[in-house]
Amino acid sequence: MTQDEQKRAAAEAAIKHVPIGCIIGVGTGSTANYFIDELAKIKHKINGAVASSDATAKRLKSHGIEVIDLNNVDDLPVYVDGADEITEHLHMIKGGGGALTREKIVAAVAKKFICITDETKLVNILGNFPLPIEVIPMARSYVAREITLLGGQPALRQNFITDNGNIILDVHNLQILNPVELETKLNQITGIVTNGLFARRAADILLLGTVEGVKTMSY
Ligand SMILES: O=C(CO)[C@H](O)[C@H](O)COP(=O)(O)O
Repeated sequence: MTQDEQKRAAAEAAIKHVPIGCIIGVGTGSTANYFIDELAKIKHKINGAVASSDATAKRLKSHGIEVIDLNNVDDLPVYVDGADEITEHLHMIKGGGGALTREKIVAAVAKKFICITDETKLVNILGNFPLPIEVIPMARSYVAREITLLGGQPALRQNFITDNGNIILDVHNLQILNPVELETKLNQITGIVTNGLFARRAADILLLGTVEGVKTMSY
């Protein structure tokens, strides 16, 4: 299977994890878009979706799926989303599409995070993919200096403003041996809104599209 076929297969496999009658959390990116396309086929069996970005909300609406405000939801059984990198411990780097803040919020609320990816995203150590960090614009230079002290090389994502009106620094040259520790350190830096390490709240299940088919991993 091609990378795209692997993404689609993983998205199709995720449908089995959607409880009947639930409100479902939906991520952002090309793999999440395949999931939305599959979700549309069973939209009569769900009671709407919480979107992790404006782009996802638009795609859900285009399929006639009701988009629900997270503030009106006190039970979110499942969140389905992709990743830029994921390890066997289901720790992730996310934010390649710039939606990391709302993704992390919806993931925090959801009881179960189901990650859907192709096999190129499975890595031994996180960090080959530059770590996205959402930053309040006035804090850009200060945060960049602090990240440099941690050994990273931050680069401003050009011509990109998040749904929340902030900027993104993509941090290169990090070898992330302890994702939970680094995520906690980054959370302490004033001016950082969200970092793209999803380790304190990792995925619960990985549906991995591979050339042999979809593998299910949990940790
Ligand atoms: O975190 C994300 C967006 O902020 C995406 O889930 C991540 O970038 C993976 O995207 P794709 O499914 O297109 O590979």
